[in-house]
Amino acid sequence: MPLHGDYAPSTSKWARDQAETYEATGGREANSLRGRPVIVLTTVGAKTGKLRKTALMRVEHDGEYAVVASRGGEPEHPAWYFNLKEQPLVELQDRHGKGDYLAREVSGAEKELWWSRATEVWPDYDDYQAKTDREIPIFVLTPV
Ligand SMILES: C[C@H](OP(=O)(O)OC[C@@H](O)[C@@H](O)[C@@H](O)Cn1c2nc(=O)[nH]c(=O)c-2cc2ccc(O)cc21)C(=O)N[C@@H](CCC(=O)N[C@@H](CCC(=O)O)C(=O)O)C(=O)O
Repeated sequence: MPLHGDYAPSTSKWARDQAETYEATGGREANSLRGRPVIVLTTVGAKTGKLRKTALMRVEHDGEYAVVASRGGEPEHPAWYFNLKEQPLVELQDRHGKGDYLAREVSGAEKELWWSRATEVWPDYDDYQAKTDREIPIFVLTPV
């Protein structure tokens, strides 16, 4: 069931432009970063209730996706992390496909497995984690 609410653009122009172009072109444009695939995640704002659209690296395995709340290794979680904690029902667009998913934060061996999948797509995640004391969270998204 699609999410309802008014869209509120990200305050990051880079990410806003990528997410909006991706969605507007059905994933034909703005679908990669340095040649690696990108998805667009739609979450419900934990404070505003607005729909937030966030470009993230595409980490997929057997129909499930992982999203990595790295924010480049900044000390604070990205805002979308708090959105997922508040409302785990999300929409994910992968190229022209869009679906509803339930997000859950993973830990332990399951997190290690998905971390290895994520760093295969985007090795920089290891650099981000090395740069901060914050443990970078991973959510696994399962189709609903
Ligand atoms: C810039 C900021 O966005 P953010 O949610 O903190 O996310 C920061 C980044 O993660 C985000 O810009 C990502 O798109 C950056 N990014 C990646 N970021 C990642 O963390 N991981 C990735 O794998 C990743 C890949 C990626 C690929 C392409 C690209 O263009 C960007 C990529 C933002 O938009 N802030 C808003 C608030 C957004 C929000 O969701 N607010 C909530 C409240 C949230 C709360 O409770 O604090 C609400 O509306 O209620 C604002 O300042 O008004």
